[in-house]
Amino acid sequence: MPLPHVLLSAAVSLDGCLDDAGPDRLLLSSPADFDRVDEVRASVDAILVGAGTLRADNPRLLVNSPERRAARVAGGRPEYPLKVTVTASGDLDPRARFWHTGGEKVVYTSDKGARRLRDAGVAADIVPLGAEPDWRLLLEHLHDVRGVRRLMVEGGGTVHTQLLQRRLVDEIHLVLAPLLVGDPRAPRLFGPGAYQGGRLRLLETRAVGDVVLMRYEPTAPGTGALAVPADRHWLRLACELAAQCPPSRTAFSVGAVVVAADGTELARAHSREAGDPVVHAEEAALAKIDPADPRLPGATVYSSLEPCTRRASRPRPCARLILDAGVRRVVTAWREPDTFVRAADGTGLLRSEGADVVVLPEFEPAATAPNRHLLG
Ligand SMILES: NC(=O)C1=CN([C@@H]2O[C@H](COP(=O)(O)OP(=O)(O)OC[C@H]3O[C@@H](n4cnc5c(N)ncnc54)[C@H](OP(=O)(O)O)[C@@H]3O)[C@@H](O)[C@H]2O)C=CC1
Ligand SMILES: Nc1c(N[C@@H]2O[C@H](COP(=O)(O)O)[C@@H](O)[C@H]2O)[nH]c(=O)[nH]c1=O
Repeated sequence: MPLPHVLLSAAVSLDGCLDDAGPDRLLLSSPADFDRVDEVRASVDAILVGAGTLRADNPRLLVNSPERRAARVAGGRPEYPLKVTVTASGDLDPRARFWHTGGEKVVYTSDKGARRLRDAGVAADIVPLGAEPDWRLLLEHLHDVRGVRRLMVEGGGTVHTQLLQRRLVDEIHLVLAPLLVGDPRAPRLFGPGAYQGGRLRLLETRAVGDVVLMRYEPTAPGTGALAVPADRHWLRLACELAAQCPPSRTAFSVGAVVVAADGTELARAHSREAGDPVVHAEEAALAKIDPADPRLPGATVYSSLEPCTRRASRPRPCARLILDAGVRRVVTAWREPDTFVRAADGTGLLRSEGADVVVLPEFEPAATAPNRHLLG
């Protein structure tokens, strides 16, 4: 199920606080950074905040620049992004500025919360999602029903923590502000719980006035049959590697990456690399890893083409090499066509021996591009 691109945006103090414990909202961003936030808001389809932020800050969540609003309209988009909030309790003030400024609003809630919001006369599309709203369902609804492709999440800490722990985040925009709060009651950005194990990927650092913007993306593969944003990053890389293969009229160009459960890249390779005219991408990548590496059973293999099941040039096909290496998760873009082998079914073989195979067809164009001359 496709989900929107989820961008978490937050500003924190040097001691990691989102706010102080006082009644007024703490301004952590510099004026230049608030303008940068406005630019990001103007670029998205929807902005989401949790009910805690609505109660604490009474925000408007507008695109403030008239030029940016005009550019949205000129581009055929609504003047303002859709405003989204989430509440289990339904305990939201119908007079809050959120409901009475900007464009359309939607509130995701529980069945009980929906009754309460309707009784209060809240001016928004009220969408009940069962007893305890589930984030994946909510994102699917935004994508499928509201057409949201890019979602900016502007807090607070509870919402940011849940989305990151559930592996639903594509990108984090974190601003570090040069001030210290020092109050143990002040809210923190990320709470305790289970996050991905390893390091996130740093995409950018930028000084904006006196604050520093850091952009990160998660790196850890998903588990089982569900794809997470990091899976798409690694499969995109496998497709880029496929484009680096020496051309051939008798074999596919394929790229592969092996990634540990904590997001550490273990190996990458492409077909026919290092002067071997027949080596396959998955085979070459696995050959770079110590077979006793304890990270292999938890690893994911990303391959632009599904792993092969029959080979003339080697005793073991790639699907078998993957299973023998102990890997139990494969993400691929493209099922093997009948070009060289009829009814190859690497996915079937892998699944029959207990591996999860995730096919992400949105990457098929990138995976097939270096092979177009073979496809007739
Ligand atoms: N510096 C910054 O960049 C930012 C700072 N902030 C600060 O953060 C603080 C607010 O953070 P916080 O209190 O954590 O609040 P949040 O904005 O994260 O909202 C939490 C609330 O959202 C609702 N909610 C969360 N998850 C779900 C779910 N799965 N299903 C249904 N409802 C859900 C619940 O509402 P309910 O209780 O109604 O059921 C919950 O209490 C404020 O002090 C604010 O100023 C906020 C944004 C940005
Ligand atoms: N304090 C703080 C942020 N707070 C966020 O901005 C929201 C209010 O926006 P507005 O309605 O436009 O005033 C607020 O509810 C919260 O989501 N954001 C930041 O980038 N930097 C900051 O320092």
